[in-house]
Amino acid sequence: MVKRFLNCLVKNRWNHWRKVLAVSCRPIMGLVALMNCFQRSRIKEARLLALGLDNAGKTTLLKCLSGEDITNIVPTQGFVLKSMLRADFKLIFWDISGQRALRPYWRNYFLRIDALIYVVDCVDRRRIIEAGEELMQILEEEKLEKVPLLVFANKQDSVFALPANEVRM
Ligand SMILES: Nc1nc2c(ncn2[C@@H]2O[C@H](COP(=O)(O)OP(=O)(O)OP(=O)(O)O)[C@@H](O)[C@H]2O)c(=O)[nH]1
Ligand SMILES: [Mg+2]
Repeated sequence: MVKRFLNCLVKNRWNHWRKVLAVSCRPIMGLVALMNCFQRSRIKEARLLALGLDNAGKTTLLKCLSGEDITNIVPTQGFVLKSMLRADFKLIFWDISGQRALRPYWRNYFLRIDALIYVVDCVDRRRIIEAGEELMQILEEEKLEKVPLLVFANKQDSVFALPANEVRM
C-alpha cells in the first residue's frame, strides 16, 4: 500500500483516482521511501501536513523521524514546524494540534501542501468514528483536492489496537 501511495505521489495521478490508504506501524520506512521518491523526481523540498485527533501520535511520529527523544511528549499547543534535511533534500512538517477546539484552524494550513498524513489512534476505538468524520470533512476542501493522502494507522504495537487493515472511511 505504501508503494501505491508513493507511485501515485510521484506520477501525480490524484486527479483521476484518489485512494485513502491505511498503513501499519512502519512510519520511518514509509516516509524515507516517500522522500526517496521526491528525490528521484528532482523535487528538492516537500511540505507535509500531519493531522489527526489529539493524542493520535502525530508529534511522536515526527520526533521518531527526526531521531528525537520521545519519552516526554506533551500535547501540541497550536502548531510546530519541523524541518529535516537529508543530503540536499528538505522535508518540512507541519505538526498541528488535534484538540477539538483547534480543529477549525486546520484549514489555515492547507495551502501549498505536498502531502497530508492523517494519523489515527487505533487504540482509541471509541473515537475512531470521530477521526473518520474529521477526515471526511477536510477532504471536502478544494485546496486538498490533488494532495496525496496517507492514513497512518498508529499504535499498532498495542494489543488493543484496531488492525490497520480494518481502518476504513
Ligand atoms: N503505544 C503507543 N503509544 C504511542 C504511539 N505514538 C504515540 N503514542 C503515545 O500517544 C500519546 C500522544 O502522542 P502525541 O504524539 O502527543 O499525539 P498528538 O497527535 O501529537 O496529540 P496532540 O498534539 O494533542 O494533537 C503519547 O503518550 C505518546 O507516547 C505508538 O505508536 N504506540
Ligand atoms: Mg502533538
